[in-house]
Amino acid sequence: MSGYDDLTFDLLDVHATDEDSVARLHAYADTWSQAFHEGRLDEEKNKHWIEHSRVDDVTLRAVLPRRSAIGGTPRPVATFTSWDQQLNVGGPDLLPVRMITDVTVAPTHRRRGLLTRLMTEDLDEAVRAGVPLAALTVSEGSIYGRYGFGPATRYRKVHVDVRPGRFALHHLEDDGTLELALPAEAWPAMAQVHAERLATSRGEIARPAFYEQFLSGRFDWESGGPDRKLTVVVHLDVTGQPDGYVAYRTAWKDDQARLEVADLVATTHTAHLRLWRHVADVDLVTEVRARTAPDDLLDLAVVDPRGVTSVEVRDFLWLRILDLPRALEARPWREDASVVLEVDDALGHTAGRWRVTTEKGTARVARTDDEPSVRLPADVLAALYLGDRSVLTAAAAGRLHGPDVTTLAAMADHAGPAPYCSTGF
Ligand SMILES: CC(=O)SCCNC(=O)CCNC(=O)[C@H](O)C(C)(C)COP(=O)(O)OP(=O)(O)OC[C@H]1O[C@@H](n2cnc3c(N)ncnc32)[C@H](O)[C@@H]1OP(=O)(O)O
Repeated sequence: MSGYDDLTFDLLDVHATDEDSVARLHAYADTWSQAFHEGRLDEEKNKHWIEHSRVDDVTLRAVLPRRSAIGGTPRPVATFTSWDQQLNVGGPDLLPVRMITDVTVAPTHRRRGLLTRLMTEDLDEAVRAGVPLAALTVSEGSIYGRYGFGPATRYRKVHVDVRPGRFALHHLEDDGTLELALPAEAWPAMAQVHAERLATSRGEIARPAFYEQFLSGRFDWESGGPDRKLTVVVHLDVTGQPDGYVAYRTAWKDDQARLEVADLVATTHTAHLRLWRHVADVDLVTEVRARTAPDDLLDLAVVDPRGVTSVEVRDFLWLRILDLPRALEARPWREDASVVLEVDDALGHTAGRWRVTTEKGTARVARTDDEPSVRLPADVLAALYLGDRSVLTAAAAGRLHGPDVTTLAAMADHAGPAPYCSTGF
């Protein structure tokens, strides 16, 4: 057998409601869920997966065997889900981004190039649709660099000691108030706060529809039913407008109550710290666990920095640049200068030479035949894009070369706030 004669490459219609199509959607979901070692989905999970996938209007790329000796509903041997959303790249305008998830190939069909084919097709389609960036989060760090993706934001996991007398902030003056609310009733306020944060914070990405299911407490993927443990506290500014919230769960562990932050989003520093103080003050809780930005202001706000233990720092949002001029012109820049980048891009989208000229914080980018002054691969370009990593560090690591490395660093490094993405998908 050669090539893919035994397979068909299909697009499933997520909006189809006839019995046969819904059975195919269930089989698709089973394939990715089993690949992530979570078994087949039950009715409730299937229902909620289809519901949020329809809201996002996802594209479902399925690879199916042409023949089956066993019969029944055709079961995909590979899945690849994508849809388009918006990303804050640090400039005044959000950019469209192709979101990619549930990338799986069955163990019976691995290493035959199915991932490469599905990725190539989807990114080509994103380019045709005028989408300048693609994003994903990874199960393994070794898979996506070859397709031009680089880790562009990181998160940190912290364990915070909040035993009596252990947690204190240096300074917090707040005229706002906190309101405890039912998750379902707080959901509109949470969505509003996140939308404001998306508009102002580099690295934030618009939220997929499943966030409504999860933050409203309507459906908890872990327990497979309504979430009765989720607590939501909204911070209101002096005018009564929501400007932050925290969603959390508490549980007993070895005779001590632990609080796990599911989501903490704020649009002001005051709201951010007030919400932190709230979770630290919850009675009987001795430890708070949360994901934060690597440089969360909490570190400098607490009286005892050793009370905040970082237990993990990890890559989070991986990006891939598809339209280089549009992407680079949308991000902030620091010093005025000009360089010629030569990008090595196996998929071709950003390959070649580009003159990048910066002036007063913005860039003009055009193709050129001039000699390159900085050479770099597409995955490094993506890793540098939001400013999480510096040009000089990439050069020191041997990932970028050329006589104008220092000039590019002066143009690109520290050109905006550190990026952070609070949204998983
Ligand atoms: C965005 C997300 O959804 S992240 C989740 C990714 N999915 C998973 O982790 C689920 C379990 N794994 C799988 O389903 C599959 O192994 C996949 C999707 C990772 C790979 O699918 P395959 O069809 O086997 O990949 P494909 O044959 O196209 O391989 C392409 C290249 O990637 C390499 N590759 C594939 N998987 C891996 C891996 N896990 N680690 C390192 N390299 C890998 C292959 O060796 C090949 O390299 P080459 O081009 O140098 O020859």
